[in-house]
Amino acid sequence: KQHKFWETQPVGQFKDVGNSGLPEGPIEDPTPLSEVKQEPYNLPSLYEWVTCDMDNEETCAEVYNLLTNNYVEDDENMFRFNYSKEFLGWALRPPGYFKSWHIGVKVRASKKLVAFIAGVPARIRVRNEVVSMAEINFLCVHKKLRSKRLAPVMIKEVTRRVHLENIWQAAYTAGVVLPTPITTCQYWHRSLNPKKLIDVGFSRLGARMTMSRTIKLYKLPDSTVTSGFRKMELRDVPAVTRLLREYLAQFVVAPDFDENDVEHWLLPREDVVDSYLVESPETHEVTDFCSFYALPSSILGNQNYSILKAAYSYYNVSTKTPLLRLMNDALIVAKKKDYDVFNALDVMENEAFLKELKFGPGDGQLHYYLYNYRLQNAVKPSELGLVLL
Ligand SMILES: CCCCCCCCCCCCCC(=O)CSCCNC(=O)CCNC(=O)[C@H](O)C(C)(C)COP(=O)(O)OP(=O)(O)OC[C@H]1O[C@@H](n2cnc3c(N)ncnc32)[C@H](O)[C@@H]1OP(=O)(O)O
Ligand SMILES: CCOC(=O)c1cnc2ccc(OC)cc2c1SCCC#N
Repeated sequence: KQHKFWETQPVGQFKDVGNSGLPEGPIEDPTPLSEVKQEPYNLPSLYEWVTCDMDNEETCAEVYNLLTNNYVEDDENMFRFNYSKEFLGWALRPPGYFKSWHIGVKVRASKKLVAFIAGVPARIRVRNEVVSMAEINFLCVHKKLRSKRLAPVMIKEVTRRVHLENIWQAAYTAGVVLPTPITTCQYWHRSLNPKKLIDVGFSRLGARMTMSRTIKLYKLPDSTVTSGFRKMELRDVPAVTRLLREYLAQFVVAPDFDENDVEHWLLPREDVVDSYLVESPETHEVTDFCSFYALPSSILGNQNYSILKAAYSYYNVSTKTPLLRLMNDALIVAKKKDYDVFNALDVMENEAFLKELKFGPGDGQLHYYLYNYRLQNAVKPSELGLVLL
Protein backbone atom coordinates (compact mmCIF):
# COMPACT_ATOMS: atom_id res chain seq x y z
CA LYS A 1 0.00 0.00 0.00
CA GLN A 2 1.45 3.38 -1.03
CA HIS A 3 1.59 5.96 1.75
CA LYS A 4 2.76 8.92 -0.33
CA PHE A 5 2.54 11.31 2.62
CA TRP A 6 3.50 9.07 5.53
CA GLU A 7 6.54 7.74 3.66
CA THR A 8 7.92 11.29 3.85
CA GLN A 9 7.45 11.53 7.63
CA PRO A 10 9.81 10.65 10.54
CA VAL A 11 7.74 7.68 11.66
CA GLY A 12 8.53 3.98 11.71
CA GLN A 13 8.25 2.83 8.10
CA PHE A 14 6.84 -0.59 7.23
CA LYS A 15 10.04 -1.44 5.34
CA ASP A 16 11.99 -0.94 8.59
CA VAL A 17 9.86 -3.22 10.77
CA GLY A 18 12.12 -5.88 12.28
CA ASN A 19 15.31 -3.98 11.45
CA SER A 20 16.93 -4.18 14.87
CA GLY A 21 19.87 -2.12 13.61
CA LEU A 22 17.86 1.10 14.00
CA PRO A 23 18.22 2.72 17.43
CA GLU A 24 15.21 3.26 19.70
CA GLY A 25 14.29 6.90 20.30
CA PRO A 26 13.95 10.08 18.23
CA ILE A 27 14.17 9.45 14.48
CA GLU A 28 15.16 13.02 13.52
CA ASP A 29 17.00 15.56 15.64
CA PRO A 30 15.35 18.89 16.49
CA THR A 31 16.00 21.67 13.96
CA PRO A 32 17.13 25.05 15.32
CA LEU A 33 14.01 27.17 15.97
CA SER A 34 15.32 29.77 13.51
CA GLU A 35 15.14 27.09 10.78
CA VAL A 36 11.52 26.08 11.50
CA LYS A 37 9.27 27.37 8.72
CA GLN A 38 7.90 30.67 10.10
CA GLU A 39 4.86 30.97 7.88
CA PRO A 40 1.91 28.55 7.56
CA TYR A 41 1.82 25.93 4.81
CA ASN A 42 -0.08 26.83 1.68
CA LEU A 43 -3.71 25.83 1.46
CA PRO A 44 -5.68 25.74 -1.80
CA SER A 45 -6.61 29.38 -2.46
CA LEU A 46 -10.31 28.84 -1.59
CA TYR A 47 -9.35 28.15 2.03
CA GLU A 48 -7.65 29.92 4.94
CA TRP A 49 -6.14 28.89 8.25
CA VAL A 50 -7.86 29.97 11.44
CA THR A 51 -6.82 29.45 15.03
CA CYS A 52 -9.83 28.21 17.00
CA ASP A 53 -10.09 29.96 20.38
CA MET A 54 -11.79 27.27 22.48
CA ASP A 55 -12.44 29.86 25.23
CA ASN A 56 -14.90 31.44 22.81
CA GLU A 57 -18.39 29.92 22.98
CA GLU A 58 -19.09 30.57 19.28
CA THR A 59 -15.82 29.02 18.10
CA CYS A 60 -16.40 26.02 20.35
CA ALA A 61 -19.81 25.61 18.74
CA GLU A 62 -18.29 25.76 15.23
CA VAL A 63 -15.81 23.00 16.11
CA TYR A 64 -18.56 21.00 17.82
CA ASN A 65 -20.83 21.23 14.75
CA LEU A 66 -18.07 20.24 12.33
CA LEU A 67 -17.22 17.15 14.40
CA THR A 68 -20.85 16.25 15.09
CA ASN A 69 -21.50 15.99 11.36
CA ASN A 70 -18.13 14.88 9.97
CA TYR A 71 -16.05 13.07 12.62
CA VAL A 72 -15.39 9.33 13.03
CA GLU A 73 -18.05 6.74 12.15
CA ASP A 74 -17.85 3.01 12.65
CA ASP A 75 -17.41 0.82 9.58
CA GLU A 76 -21.16 0.14 9.37
CA ASN A 77 -22.03 3.85 9.72
CA MET A 78 -24.25 2.96 12.69
CA PHE A 79 -22.62 5.55 15.00
CA ARG A 80 -20.69 8.84 14.77
CA PHE A 81 -18.78 10.21 17.78
CA ASN A 82 -20.55 13.21 19.25
CA TYR A 83 -18.05 14.83 21.60
CA SER A 84 -19.87 17.52 23.60
CA LYS A 85 -18.77 21.19 23.66
CA GLU A 86 -17.87 20.88 27.36
CA PHE A 87 -15.83 17.76 26.57
CA LEU A 88 -13.94 19.58 23.76
CA GLY A 89 -13.27 22.53 26.07
CA TRP A 90 -11.80 20.10 28.61
CA ALA A 91 -9.89 17.90 26.17
CA LEU A 92 -8.23 20.85 24.40
CA ARG A 93 -7.27 23.05 27.39
CA PRO A 94 -5.05 21.05 29.76
CA PRO A 95 -2.29 22.75 31.77
CA GLY A 96 0.18 24.49 29.42
CA TYR A 97 -1.96 24.17 26.28
CA PHE A 98 -1.31 26.30 23.18
CA LYS A 99 -4.20 28.00 21.40
CA SER A 100 -2.06 27.94 18.23
CA TRP A 101 -2.36 24.13 18.22
CA HIS A 102 -6.14 24.36 17.75
CA ILE A 103 -6.15 24.72 13.97
CA GLY A 104 -9.15 25.22 11.70
CA VAL A 105 -9.57 25.57 7.95
CA LYS A 106 -12.30 27.92 6.71
CA VAL A 107 -13.74 28.70 3.28
CA ARG A 108 -12.47 32.26 2.65
CA ALA A 109 -15.76 33.42 1.09
CA SER A 110 -18.30 31.91 3.51
CA LYS A 111 -16.07 31.71 6.66
CA LYS A 112 -17.44 28.16 7.10
CA LEU A 113 -15.27 25.84 9.19
CA VAL A 114 -14.54 22.83 6.97
CA ALA A 115 -11.61 21.14 8.71
CA PHE A 116 -9.90 20.92 12.10
CA ILE A 117 -6.91 19.37 13.81
CA ALA A 118 -5.79 19.82 17.43
CA GLY A 119 -2.82 19.14 19.64
CA VAL A 120 -2.29 19.39 23.38
CA PRO A 121 1.05 19.15 25.24
CA ALA A 122 1.75 16.04 27.32
CA ARG A 123 4.73 14.52 29.07
CA ILE A 124 4.81 10.89 28.00
CA ARG A 125 7.26 8.39 29.45
CA VAL A 126 8.54 5.85 26.92
CA ARG A 127 10.40 3.15 28.85
CA ASN A 128 12.76 5.27 31.01
CA GLU A 129 12.59 8.51 29.01
CA VAL A 130 10.03 11.21 29.76
CA VAL A 131 9.40 12.93 26.42
CA SER A 132 7.56 16.22 25.85
CA MET A 133 5.03 15.42 23.17
CA ALA A 134 1.97 16.75 21.42
CA GLU A 135 -1.11 14.55 21.61
CA ILE A 136 -2.86 15.01 18.28
CA ASN A 137 -6.60 14.45 18.01
CA PHE A 138 -9.86 15.58 16.37
CA LEU A 139 -8.44 15.57 12.83
CA CYS A 140 -11.51 16.14 10.70
CA VAL A 141 -12.19 17.16 7.09
CA HIS A 142 -15.77 17.91 6.06
CA LYS A 143 -17.33 14.99 4.17
CA LYS A 144 -17.62 17.14 1.04
CA LEU A 145 -13.85 17.84 0.98
CA ARG A 146 -12.50 14.32 1.42
CA SER A 147 -9.74 12.74 -0.71
CA LYS A 148 -8.30 16.12 -1.72
CA ARG A 149 -5.06 15.60 0.27
CA LEU A 150 -6.08 18.22 2.85
CA ALA A 151 -5.12 15.95 5.74
CA PRO A 152 -1.38 15.93 4.94
CA VAL A 153 -1.32 19.74 4.81
CA MET A 154 -3.11 19.94 8.17
CA ILE A 155 -0.73 17.43 9.70
CA LYS A 156 2.29 19.37 8.40
CA GLU A 157 0.84 22.62 9.76
CA VAL A 158 0.21 21.26 13.24
CA THR A 159 3.71 19.73 13.12
CA ARG A 160 5.16 23.14 12.23
CA ARG A 161 3.34 24.85 15.09
CA VAL A 162 4.39 22.16 17.55
CA HIS A 163 8.01 22.55 16.38
CA LEU A 164 7.76 26.29 17.08
CA GLU A 165 7.22 25.35 20.75
CA ASN A 166 10.39 23.21 20.64
CA ILE A 167 8.49 19.92 20.83
CA TRP A 168 9.59 17.19 18.36
CA GLN A 169 7.50 14.14 19.21
CA ALA A 170 3.78 13.31 19.13
CA ALA A 171 1.36 10.57 20.12
CA TYR A 172 -1.90 9.78 18.35
CA THR A 173 -4.33 6.94 17.71
CA ALA A 174 -6.38 5.98 14.68
CA GLY A 175 -8.75 3.28 13.55
CA VAL A 176 -6.85 3.12 10.26
CA VAL A 177 -3.48 1.41 9.75
CA LEU A 178 -0.68 3.91 8.99
CA PRO A 179 3.11 3.60 9.21
CA THR A 180 3.61 2.19 11.85
CA PRO A 181 1.53 1.25 14.93
CA ILE A 182 3.43 0.77 18.19
CA THR A 183 0.52 -1.42 19.26
CA THR A 184 -2.97 -2.34 18.18
CA CYS A 185 -5.77 -2.50 20.75
CA GLN A 186 -9.21 -4.03 20.74
CA TYR A 187 -12.38 -2.26 21.90
CA TRP A 188 -14.63 -4.19 24.32
CA HIS A 189 -18.22 -3.28 25.16
CA ARG A 190 -20.27 -4.00 28.28
CA SER A 191 -24.01 -3.63 27.68
CA LEU A 192 -25.80 -1.58 30.33
CA ASN A 193 -28.97 -1.08 28.30
CA PRO A 194 -29.12 -4.27 26.21
CA LYS A 195 -32.61 -3.57 24.87
CA LYS A 196 -31.47 -0.27 23.28
CA LEU A 197 -28.29 -1.87 21.85
CA ILE A 198 -30.41 -4.61 20.25
CA ASP A 199 -32.99 -2.09 18.98
CA VAL A 200 -30.29 0.00 17.26
CA GLY A 201 -28.81 -3.14 15.72
CA PHE A 202 -25.47 -3.12 17.52
CA SER A 203 -26.21 -6.26 19.57
CA ARG A 204 -28.30 -9.25 18.57
CA LEU A 205 -30.44 -11.44 20.80
CA GLY A 206 -28.36 -14.51 21.67
CA ALA A 207 -29.52 -17.91 20.43
CA ARG A 208 -32.14 -19.39 22.81
CA MET A 209 -32.26 -15.98 24.59
CA THR A 210 -35.37 -13.88 25.15
CA MET A 211 -35.19 -10.11 25.63
CA SER A 212 -36.16 -10.42 29.31
CA ARG A 213 -33.48 -13.08 29.83
CA THR A 214 -30.96 -10.79 28.13
CA ILE A 215 -31.95 -7.82 30.33
CA LYS A 216 -31.55 -10.04 33.41
CA LEU A 217 -28.13 -11.25 32.21
CA TYR A 218 -26.77 -7.68 32.21
CA LYS A 219 -28.63 -6.49 35.32
CA LEU A 220 -26.52 -4.67 37.93
CA PRO A 221 -27.16 -3.88 41.62
CA ASP A 222 -28.62 -0.50 42.48
CA SER A 223 -25.65 0.57 44.59
CA THR A 224 -21.90 -0.01 44.72
CA VAL A 225 -20.56 -2.75 46.97
CA THR A 226 -17.03 -1.59 48.00
CA SER A 227 -16.99 0.13 51.38
CA GLY A 228 -15.23 3.51 51.17
CA PHE A 229 -16.06 3.86 47.45
CA ARG A 230 -16.78 7.54 46.75
CA LYS A 231 -16.47 10.30 44.13
CA MET A 232 -13.04 11.92 43.82
CA GLU A 233 -12.76 15.47 45.23
CA LEU A 234 -10.15 18.25 44.91
CA ARG A 235 -8.59 17.29 48.27
CA ASP A 236 -7.82 13.82 46.82
CA VAL A 237 -5.53 15.11 44.07
CA PRO A 238 -2.21 14.49 45.94
CA ALA A 239 -3.19 10.95 46.97
CA VAL A 240 -4.58 10.04 43.54
CA THR A 241 -1.45 11.44 41.87
CA ARG A 242 0.75 9.23 44.07
CA LEU A 243 -1.42 6.18 43.45
CA LEU A 244 -1.53 6.74 39.69
CA ARG A 245 2.18 7.50 39.25
CA GLU A 246 3.14 4.33 41.12
CA TYR A 247 0.69 2.28 39.09
CA LEU A 248 1.62 3.68 35.65
CA ALA A 249 5.36 3.10 36.27
CA GLN A 250 4.91 -0.55 35.20
CA PHE A 251 3.93 0.30 31.60
CA VAL A 252 6.25 0.88 28.63
CA VAL A 253 4.34 3.97 27.45
CA ALA A 254 2.40 6.07 29.97
CA PRO A 255 1.64 9.71 30.84
CA ASP A 256 3.95 11.32 33.40
CA PHE A 257 1.08 12.94 35.37
CA ASP A 258 1.79 15.55 38.04
CA GLU A 259 -0.80 17.00 40.43
CA ASN A 260 -1.81 19.73 37.96
CA ASP A 261 -2.38 17.10 35.28
CA VAL A 262 -4.38 14.90 37.67
CA GLU A 263 -6.51 17.86 38.73
CA HIS A 264 -7.31 18.62 35.09
CA TRP A 265 -7.70 15.14 33.63
CA LEU A 266 -9.28 13.27 36.54
CA LEU A 267 -11.29 15.64 38.76
CA PRO A 268 -14.96 14.84 37.98
CA ARG A 269 -16.74 17.13 35.52
CA GLU A 270 -20.46 16.61 34.94
CA ASP A 271 -21.09 14.68 31.69
CA VAL A 272 -17.40 14.85 30.76
CA VAL A 273 -15.29 12.75 33.13
CA ASP A 274 -16.11 10.82 36.30
CA SER A 275 -13.67 9.51 38.91
CA TYR A 276 -14.13 7.40 42.02
CA LEU A 277 -11.75 6.18 44.68
CA VAL A 278 -11.72 3.82 47.65
CA GLU A 279 -10.77 5.48 50.93
CA SER A 280 -10.11 2.88 53.61
CA PRO A 281 -12.68 3.49 56.39
CA GLU A 282 -10.02 2.57 59.00
CA THR A 283 -6.83 4.26 57.76
CA HIS A 284 -8.38 6.87 55.40
CA GLU A 285 -5.72 5.82 52.89
CA VAL A 286 -6.72 6.07 49.20
CA THR A 287 -6.14 2.51 48.00
CA ASP A 288 -7.96 2.26 44.63
CA PHE A 289 -9.18 4.47 41.80
CA CYS A 290 -11.37 4.16 38.73
CA SER A 291 -12.50 6.65 36.09
CA PHE A 292 -14.41 6.87 32.85
CA TYR A 293 -15.16 9.64 30.35
CA ALA A 294 -18.48 10.49 28.67
CA LEU A 295 -18.43 10.24 24.88
CA PRO A 296 -21.90 10.04 23.34
CA SER A 297 -22.44 9.01 19.75
CA SER A 298 -25.07 9.96 17.22
CA ILE A 299 -27.07 6.91 16.19
CA LEU A 300 -27.33 7.10 12.40
CA GLY A 301 -30.58 6.10 10.72
CA ASN A 302 -32.66 4.78 13.59
CA GLN A 303 -36.26 5.99 14.08
CA ASN A 304 -36.46 5.42 17.83
CA TYR A 305 -33.08 6.61 19.11
CA SER A 306 -30.71 9.46 18.12
CA ILE A 307 -28.02 9.36 20.84
CA LEU A 308 -26.02 6.50 22.37
CA LYS A 309 -24.78 7.31 25.88
CA ALA A 310 -21.36 5.66 26.14
CA ALA A 311 -18.87 5.64 29.01
CA TYR A 312 -15.22 4.92 28.21
CA SER A 313 -12.86 3.36 30.75
CA TYR A 314 -10.08 5.87 31.47
CA TYR A 315 -7.48 5.20 34.23
CA ASN A 316 -8.05 2.55 36.90
CA VAL A 317 -5.80 1.50 39.79
CA SER A 318 -6.47 -1.34 42.21
CA THR A 319 -4.08 -1.96 45.11
CA LYS A 320 -6.47 -3.29 47.82
CA THR A 321 -9.91 -3.74 46.22
CA PRO A 322 -9.87 -6.58 43.65
CA LEU A 323 -9.95 -5.06 40.15
CA LEU A 324 -13.08 -7.07 39.32
CA ARG A 325 -14.98 -5.59 42.26
CA LEU A 326 -13.68 -2.07 41.58
CA MET A 327 -14.71 -2.18 37.91
CA ASN A 328 -18.04 -3.74 38.74
CA ASP A 329 -18.69 -0.73 40.96
CA ALA A 330 -17.75 1.48 37.99
CA LEU A 331 -20.36 -0.37 35.89
CA ILE A 332 -22.94 0.08 38.68
CA VAL A 333 -22.30 3.83 38.79
CA ALA A 334 -22.38 4.12 34.99
CA LYS A 335 -25.69 2.25 34.82
CA LYS A 336 -27.06 4.53 37.55
CA LYS A 337 -26.09 7.52 35.38
CA ASP A 338 -28.12 6.05 32.53
CA TYR A 339 -25.22 5.09 30.24
CA ASP A 340 -26.19 2.58 27.57
CA VAL A 341 -22.77 0.95 27.25
CA PHE A 342 -19.41 0.93 29.07
CA ASN A 343 -16.49 0.65 26.64
CA ALA A 344 -12.91 -0.35 27.39
CA LEU A 345 -9.71 -1.07 25.48
CA ASP A 346 -7.62 -4.16 26.23
CA VAL A 347 -4.84 -1.88 27.55
CA MET A 348 -3.17 -1.95 30.98
CA GLU A 349 -4.73 -4.70 33.11
CA ASN A 350 -8.16 -4.39 31.52
CA GLU A 351 -8.06 -7.93 30.10
CA ALA A 352 -8.33 -9.18 33.70
CA PHE A 353 -11.92 -7.92 33.99
CA LEU A 354 -13.27 -7.77 30.42
CA LYS A 355 -14.58 -11.32 30.04
CA GLU A 356 -15.52 -11.72 33.71
CA LEU A 357 -17.66 -8.57 33.75
CA LYS A 358 -19.53 -9.56 30.56
CA PHE A 359 -17.75 -7.27 28.08
CA GLY A 360 -17.95 -8.45 24.49
CA PRO A 361 -15.16 -7.84 21.96
CA GLY A 362 -15.88 -5.09 19.41
CA ASP A 363 -14.96 -5.38 15.75
CA GLY A 364 -13.07 -2.07 15.81
CA GLN A 365 -9.35 -1.82 16.47
CA LEU A 366 -7.43 1.19 17.73
CA HIS A 367 -3.85 1.66 16.57
CA TYR A 368 -1.44 3.71 18.68
CA TYR A 369 1.31 5.81 17.04
CA LEU A 370 4.34 7.83 18.00
CA TYR A 371 5.68 10.54 15.69
CA ASN A 372 9.48 10.94 15.41
CA TYR A 373 10.16 8.26 18.02
CA ARG A 374 11.16 4.70 17.14
CA LEU A 375 10.22 1.86 19.48
CA GLN A 376 12.29 -1.21 18.72
CA ASN A 377 10.13 -3.98 20.13
CA ALA A 378 6.41 -3.53 19.54
CA VAL A 379 4.45 -2.90 22.72
CA LYS A 380 1.66 -5.29 23.74
CA PRO A 381 -1.66 -3.61 24.65
CA SER A 382 -1.10 -4.79 28.24
CA GLU A 383 2.17 -2.82 28.29
CA LEU A 384 0.41 0.38 27.25
CA GLY A 385 -0.60 2.80 30.01
CA LEU A 386 -1.94 5.60 27.81
CA VAL A 387 -5.59 6.36 27.02
CA LEU A 388 -6.21 9.12 24.45
CA LEU A 389 -9.67 10.71 24.26
C1 LIG B 1 6.21 16.78 16.37
C2 LIG B 1 4.66 17.03 16.29
C3 LIG B 1 3.97 16.14 15.19
C4 LIG B 1 2.41 16.37 15.17
C5 LIG B 1 1.70 15.55 14.05
C6 LIG B 1 1.76 14.05 14.41
C7 LIG B 1 0.96 13.24 13.36
C8 LIG B 1 -0.56 13.41 13.56
C9 LIG B 1 -1.34 12.61 12.48
C10 LIG B 1 -2.84 12.81 12.60
C11 LIG B 1 -3.43 12.06 13.77
C12 LIG B 1 -4.93 12.26 13.88
C13 LIG B 1 -5.46 11.49 15.07
C14 LIG B 1 -6.94 11.68 15.28
O1 LIG B 1 -7.49 12.74 15.01
C15 LIG B 1 -7.77 10.49 15.79
S1 LIG B 1 -8.15 9.40 14.37
C16 LIG B 1 -9.59 10.20 13.73
C17 LIG B 1 -9.31 10.84 12.38
N1 LIG B 1 -10.52 11.51 11.90
C18 LIG B 1 -11.53 10.86 11.31
O2 LIG B 1 -11.48 9.67 11.05
C19 LIG B 1 -12.76 11.71 10.99
C20 LIG B 1 -13.43 11.30 9.69
N2 LIG B 1 -12.47 11.29 8.58
C21 LIG B 1 -11.96 12.47 8.11
O3 LIG B 1 -12.26 13.57 8.55
C22 LIG B 1 -10.94 12.33 6.99
O4 LIG B 1 -11.11 11.08 6.38
C23 LIG B 1 -9.48 12.48 7.47
C24 LIG B 1 -9.27 13.94 7.93
C25 LIG B 1 -9.20 11.52 8.61
C26 LIG B 1 -8.54 12.18 6.32
O5 LIG B 1 -8.85 13.06 5.25
P1 LIG B 1 -9.21 12.45 3.79
O6 LIG B 1 -9.88 13.52 3.00
O7 LIG B 1 -9.90 11.15 3.98
O8 LIG B 1 -7.76 12.09 3.15
P2 LIG B 1 -6.77 13.10 2.43
O9 LIG B 1 -6.93 14.49 2.97
O10 LIG B 1 -6.95 12.96 0.95
O11 LIG B 1 -5.34 12.56 2.88
C27 LIG B 1 -5.03 11.18 2.70
C28 LIG B 1 -3.81 10.93 3.55
O12 LIG B 1 -4.19 11.09 4.92
C29 LIG B 1 -3.86 9.90 5.63
N3 LIG B 1 -4.82 9.66 6.70
C30 LIG B 1 -6.10 9.26 6.59
N4 LIG B 1 -6.66 9.16 7.81
C31 LIG B 1 -5.71 9.51 8.71
C32 LIG B 1 -5.69 9.60 10.14
N5 LIG B 1 -6.74 9.29 10.88
N6 LIG B 1 -4.53 9.99 10.73
C33 LIG B 1 -3.45 10.28 10.00
N7 LIG B 1 -3.40 10.22 8.64
C34 LIG B 1 -4.54 9.84 8.02
C35 LIG B 1 -3.94 8.80 4.58
O13 LIG B 1 -3.21 7.67 5.01
C36 LIG B 1 -3.29 9.50 3.39
O14 LIG B 1 -1.89 9.56 3.56
P3 LIG B 1 -0.94 8.49 2.76
O15 LIG B 1 -1.16 8.78 1.30
O16 LIG B 1 0.44 8.72 3.25
O17 LIG B 1 -1.48 7.12 3.18
C1 LIG C 1 -22.05 0.07 21.43
C2 LIG C 1 -20.56 -0.12 21.31
O1 LIG C 1 -20.00 0.76 20.29
C3 LIG C 1 -19.76 2.03 20.65
O2 LIG C 1 -19.93 2.39 21.79
C4 LIG C 1 -19.36 2.99 19.60
C5 LIG C 1 -20.02 4.21 19.59
N1 LIG C 1 -19.74 5.15 18.68
C6 LIG C 1 -18.78 4.94 17.75
C7 LIG C 1 -18.50 5.98 16.83
C8 LIG C 1 -17.52 5.84 15.89
C9 LIG C 1 -16.77 4.67 15.84
O3 LIG C 1 -15.80 4.61 14.86
C10 LIG C 1 -14.77 3.65 15.00
C11 LIG C 1 -17.01 3.61 16.73
C12 LIG C 1 -18.03 3.75 17.71
C13 LIG C 1 -18.35 2.73 18.66
S1 LIG C 1 -17.44 1.23 18.69
C14 LIG C 1 -15.73 1.75 18.93
C15 LIG C 1 -15.59 2.76 20.07
C16 LIG C 1 -15.63 1.97 21.29
N2 LIG C 1 -15.70 1.29 22.19
